[in-house]
Amino acid sequence: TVITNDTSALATSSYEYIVVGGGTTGLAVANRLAVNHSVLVIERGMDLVDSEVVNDPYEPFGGSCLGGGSSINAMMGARPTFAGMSALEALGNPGWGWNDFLPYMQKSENFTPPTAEQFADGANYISVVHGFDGPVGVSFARPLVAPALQSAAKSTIQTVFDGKITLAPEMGYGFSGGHVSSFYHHIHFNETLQTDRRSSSAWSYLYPQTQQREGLTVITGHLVNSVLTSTGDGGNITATGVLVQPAAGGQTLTFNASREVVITAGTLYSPAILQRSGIGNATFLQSLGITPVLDLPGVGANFQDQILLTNVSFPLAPSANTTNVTGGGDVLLGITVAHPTMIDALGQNGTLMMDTVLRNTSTTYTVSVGGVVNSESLTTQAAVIADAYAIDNPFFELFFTPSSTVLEAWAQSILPLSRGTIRINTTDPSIDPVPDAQYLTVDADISVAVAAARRISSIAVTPPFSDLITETALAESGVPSLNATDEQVKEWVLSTYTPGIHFVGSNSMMPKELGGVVSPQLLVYGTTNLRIADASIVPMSIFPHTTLGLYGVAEKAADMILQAASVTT
Ligand SMILES: Cc1cc2nc3c(=O)[nH]c(=O)nc-3n(C[C@H](O)[C@H](O)[C@H](O)COP(=O)(O)OP(=O)(O)OC[C@H]3O[C@@H](n4cnc5c(N)ncnc54)[C@H](O)[C@@H]3O)c2cc1C
Repeated sequence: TVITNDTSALATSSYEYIVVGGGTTGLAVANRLAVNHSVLVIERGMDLVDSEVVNDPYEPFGGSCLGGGSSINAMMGARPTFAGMSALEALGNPGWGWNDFLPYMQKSENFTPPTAEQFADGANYISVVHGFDGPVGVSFARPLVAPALQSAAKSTIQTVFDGKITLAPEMGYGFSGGHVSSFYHHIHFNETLQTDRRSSSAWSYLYPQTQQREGLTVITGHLVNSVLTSTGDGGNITATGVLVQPAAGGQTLTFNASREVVITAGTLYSPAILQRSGIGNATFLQSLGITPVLDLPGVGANFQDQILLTNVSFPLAPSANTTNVTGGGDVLLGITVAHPTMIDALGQNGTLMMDTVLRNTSTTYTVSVGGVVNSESLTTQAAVIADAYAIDNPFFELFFTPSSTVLEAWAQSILPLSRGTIRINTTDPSIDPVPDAQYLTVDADISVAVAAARRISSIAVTPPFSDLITETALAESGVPSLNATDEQVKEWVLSTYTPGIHFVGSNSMMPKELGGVVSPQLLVYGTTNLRIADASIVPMSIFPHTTLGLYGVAEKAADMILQAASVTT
């Protein structure tokens, strides 16, 4: 594998495949294609292979580099659920149900079962759903972080949900609503250093000796401006290459692709590249002086993100100040995770209430916000989301993280219905597109957040969790009290929520008439060889945390691309 930011050193400017973006999904796709083909990856960030800050899972890093999100994220390992994948398939994506998708998640994974010590501290797993030969290391923190806190949180969750939530070995086996368990992460234990390391896409699919590919060239520090296309007789568009410029500025270059261009620049940047290439809402493109090549109004629409209720800090009781509770210096986010279902959270009234709220999501919303291309898109998504909740899809997620003086409780929505847009406002590729997620603009999303907030209040006053924090912790945290009205809880939610940073949907895989951008084969509608294989294709937030599911998307994409190649050769 060649990794360079010096384009003058390259032997050729023509490759069979060009992969746009060397992030989480891009490096995985490129690795698989390069086994038998010449592949060029173009990444705007730098190669930070030796950066201790990137590689150390306990150090936050905010830059952009090879590995993309997987090099900077919190490494919380979660998978979609059976119900979530069923919803994805029901939206019009045959071949994307749980049973079809699981083998691709397994292919990417190298799972390390818990050690005897971790097992004794509460870690567990179900062997048959994991992969053990893939490149991405997934494991529990060694030693398990804050076992006393984990145990207290698990017990309290079961009490707070009246025993309806049960202790599960793990969350990654598909039927995951209604359970609490310890969380694993995208980390691996380094025997030489005797410490955990981040399992980024770069450290999984690019750097290791076993993953070297003769056909693979990776250019760093360069931006893809746009995809070059030609129009065939029937009006179909064929991608022929990409227009590139150094991220630091400089001369524009052209690279040619003889087979396919695969876009993996992420939810924020992939729609921007399409828009600069003349693919998107034609009226919008013309307003920026771009000549439309393909009128696809879904590009940059259906953009969504989960919300987090964070900044919930409960001061630690003096008696609880031990590393078993605080995790010492080594704190990974999400050490215990609970996924209540709608029924767990709201009781039998929940079905009726959420069905009514979800299935009656107002069409005026569509018109006023413009996040979806038509009202049918929103109502169809709401219907499959309601069905997913009715099976056992998690309604929200609760997780806990310790520090030396406080315990933090976090809540995250999972399947939001609010939809927004991402659009460029200039043709200059060095200027970021403008994201507008329209957080909490649909009533159903507020109902989920209010239900989650109420459970955080209950947890704070229920032993054994409450024994670990001070008696006044709930009041000090600012979280609404147990007898707060729905309106008061809603006000708190709206004033304290933060983005979940699990952006998806801006080039959704769904039928074109609903605003879809790619087909179930991940081909951009109206093109013969332009695919998208990153988080932007995920039409609903079916991955509670995105990364492990996205590796499945990348593996499945590579498989489909290689199958298409075998037909044409
Ligand atoms: C702070 C943070 C914490 C997170 N925590 C978690 C977590 O704990 N667990 C979890 O599962 N997920 C987490 N996520 C989400 C997860 O990391 C992302 O959803 C995932 O990495 C997205 O993968 P992707 O391949 O779609 O995009 P990315 O990994 O972002 O890859 C896109 C790549 O394309 C490059 N690029 C963009 N534009 C261009 C261009 N024009 N030309 C060339 N290259 C370009 C980017 O630099 C980037 O490297 C977190 C994200 C963040 C930001």
